[in-house]
Amino acid sequence: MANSKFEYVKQFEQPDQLLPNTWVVVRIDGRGFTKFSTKYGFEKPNDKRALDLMNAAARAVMSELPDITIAYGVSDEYSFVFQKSCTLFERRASKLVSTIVSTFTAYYVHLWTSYFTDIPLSPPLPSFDGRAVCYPSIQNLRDYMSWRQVDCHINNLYNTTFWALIQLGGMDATEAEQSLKGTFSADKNEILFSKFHINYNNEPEIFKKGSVIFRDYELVEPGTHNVVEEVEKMAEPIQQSKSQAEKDKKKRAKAPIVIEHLDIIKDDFWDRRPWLLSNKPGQIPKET
Ligand SMILES: Nc1nc2c(ncn2[C@@H]2O[C@H](COP(=O)(O)OP(=O)(O)OP(=O)(O)O)[C@@H](O)[C@H]2O)c(=O)[nH]1
Ligand SMILES: [Mg+2]
Ligand SMILES: [Mg+2]
Repeated sequence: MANSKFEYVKQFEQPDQLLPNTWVVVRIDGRGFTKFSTKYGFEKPNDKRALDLMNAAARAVMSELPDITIAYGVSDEYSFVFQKSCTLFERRASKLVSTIVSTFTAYYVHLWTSYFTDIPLSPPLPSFDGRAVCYPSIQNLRDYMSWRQVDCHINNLYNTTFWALIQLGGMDATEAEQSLKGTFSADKNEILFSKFHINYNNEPEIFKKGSVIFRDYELVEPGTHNVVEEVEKMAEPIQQSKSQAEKDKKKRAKAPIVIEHLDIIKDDFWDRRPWLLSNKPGQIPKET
């Protein structure tokens, strides 16, 4: 068919392919959730229903996009990690980000009533922004994940102490803020324990560590570097045939998706699940 005279406008489209052979992280974040959480009466500092809903929406995203290897969520944000060899949408940033954002938002709204049974959603409806960043090394990717989990810890310790001072200590927000000014982690732990008999270590893991979602295979004993057969089958060489890629994709799609609240800063989590980072079977990648 002949091109129309309007076809030239396609030339205005900008390429936005992400760097090949890098881990692509798409992070989404709730828009104006300070206001949104007040409107729906989220419990302070953490609302388990809200976190479970975020996790359910993220799990749905992962099951629809088998190229995502792991996701980490805290508060109103979620980071989705695409495997290094991912070629989905030719790695076009706008397609990857918009697909994640819209799929996540659609599920967040769809699943809302399962978690907030007594408060129906009304406009303005929840929305999320998103961005994509490429990380070229395992160290960079792990540092990114660690950054988010450290953020979770710092914010949660602050918020837990802040709200204890208000809810249990009778302070107003200004007084609570004032008494936390210049304090270190140890001071906040001490305030919680001495004033309110709260041992921060006993707070729920989901609040302290956030949530990590991944495809589950058999765990590998730390230090053995002995990857189970299932992992060997799904692990990919850098260059692989299309049919093999399809097979691996199907395998990933079938693997159970689990939600945990684990330490993802230390080596142990990654050492025991080499398939999360490895393209090569039978070895845990180590590089800088
Ligand atoms: N009470 C309560 N609030 C929450 C919870 N999770 C998230 N929030 C709120 O969501 C906010 C998320 O922070 P941000 O993403 O930095 O701020 P935002 O208001 O969403 O603003 P933008 O992201 O810039 O649009 C927190 O500051 C809280 O006010 C929760 O479990 N309980
Ligand atoms: Mg936000
Ligand atoms: Mg946020």
